[in-house]
Amino acid sequence: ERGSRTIRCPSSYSSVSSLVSIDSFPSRPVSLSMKNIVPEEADSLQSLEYDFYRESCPQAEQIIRAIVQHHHQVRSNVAPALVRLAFHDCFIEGCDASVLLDAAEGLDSEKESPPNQSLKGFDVIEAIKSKLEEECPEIVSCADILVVAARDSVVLAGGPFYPLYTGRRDGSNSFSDMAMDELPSPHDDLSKTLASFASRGFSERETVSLLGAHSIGMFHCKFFQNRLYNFSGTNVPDPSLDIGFLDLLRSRCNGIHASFSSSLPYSSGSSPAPRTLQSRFHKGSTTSSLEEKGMALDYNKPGSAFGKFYYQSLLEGKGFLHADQQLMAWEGTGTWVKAYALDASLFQRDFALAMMKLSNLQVLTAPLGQIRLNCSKVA
Ligand code: HEM
Ligand SMILES: [Ca+2]
Repeated sequence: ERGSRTIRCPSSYSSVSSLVSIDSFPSRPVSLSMKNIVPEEADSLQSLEYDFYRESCPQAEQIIRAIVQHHHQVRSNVAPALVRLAFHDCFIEGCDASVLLDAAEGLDSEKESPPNQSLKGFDVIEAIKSKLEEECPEIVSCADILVVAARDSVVLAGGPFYPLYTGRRDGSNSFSDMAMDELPSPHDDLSKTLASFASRGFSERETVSLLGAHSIGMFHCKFFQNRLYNFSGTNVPDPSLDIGFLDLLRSRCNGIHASFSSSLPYSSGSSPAPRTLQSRFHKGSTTSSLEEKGMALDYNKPGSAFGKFYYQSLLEGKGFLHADQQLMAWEGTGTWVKAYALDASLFQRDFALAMMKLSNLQVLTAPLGQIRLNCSKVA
């Protein structure tokens, strides 16, 4: 019965290419976590389902959407924050809400790992969770909240709607070292980025489309500062940077025109990286003022479809991160950049499918996992 249905986006969504056929659903979550599972348990594992909470908490997805919408109206940076949060969760040991846990005895928090220190949006997830606990106690997982909130955020940012299975359960661990080692670095070359995504089952095409998420949000100077003057010890800027764009980034990041600083009306819940933790993630100089500075992305400019301007900018050498601009370094990925720059609906469709796949990575389903009462603490 799954094959023929088409999921229409809720009427409040206005995205143009907002139809994704349910034919596109993988028949099962892409890679169910089989860690530490004996074969009998594997047989009894439940699958994710479409509208998993239809009886236990039918209003769950509406509540998530309403709270995301509310926060988005107050602070437009909520949508990018939630999309990035879900990516950082799903990439490390799957979509199990591991990224949301606070440090506790015997538990090193992923939040404190350098690549995660600029994550935001935790407060929005907690607000959703506490409302859901009022409405249907101990039913809806933080892992589901995270991917659904990210999906709704994509729509609010002008991206495509995509249907999601639910029924994920929360993990009871957080993987700080793994987050440090395995989250892609903004300084990585293309081969490294592709290998990192390929190890989670993503093709080159899917990887190029997922990076289209960088159409929205805020990038701090510290993540691209090393491209501006002395790239990889060469004493010259990153040669792949457009010269005018280089000037802009330099003036924004070092000049006296600091009006762009990231004084966002946001509580990030995390402090800047201690210098001792500078790593492959934080290259170059990171004075405290530089920690603060950054550029809000305006790739999503009015009149330009979600994603299109990001890819057009890469064609012009105007990617913020080395990892972004590297998509142009190889013919294979460059071909997809060109295709998405020309055809916004092709991108939106590919992005929707890749986000569905990302949201299904290594999920925990009953009888594994738990439902937390508070997303930052193990139940
Ligand atoms: C090679 C892969 C990737 C790298 C190296 C990377 C790195 C980064 C970095 C360094 C930032 C800036 C954070 C800051 O300044 O605070 C950022 C922002 C962001 N990333 Fe990625 N990212 C990658 C892939 C992705 C993917 C696959 C997604 C989602 C599907 C994503 C979504 C976002 C979003 C939405 C933002 C803006 C966040 C905000 O404004 O709060 N990124 N990314
Ligand atoms: Ca995780």
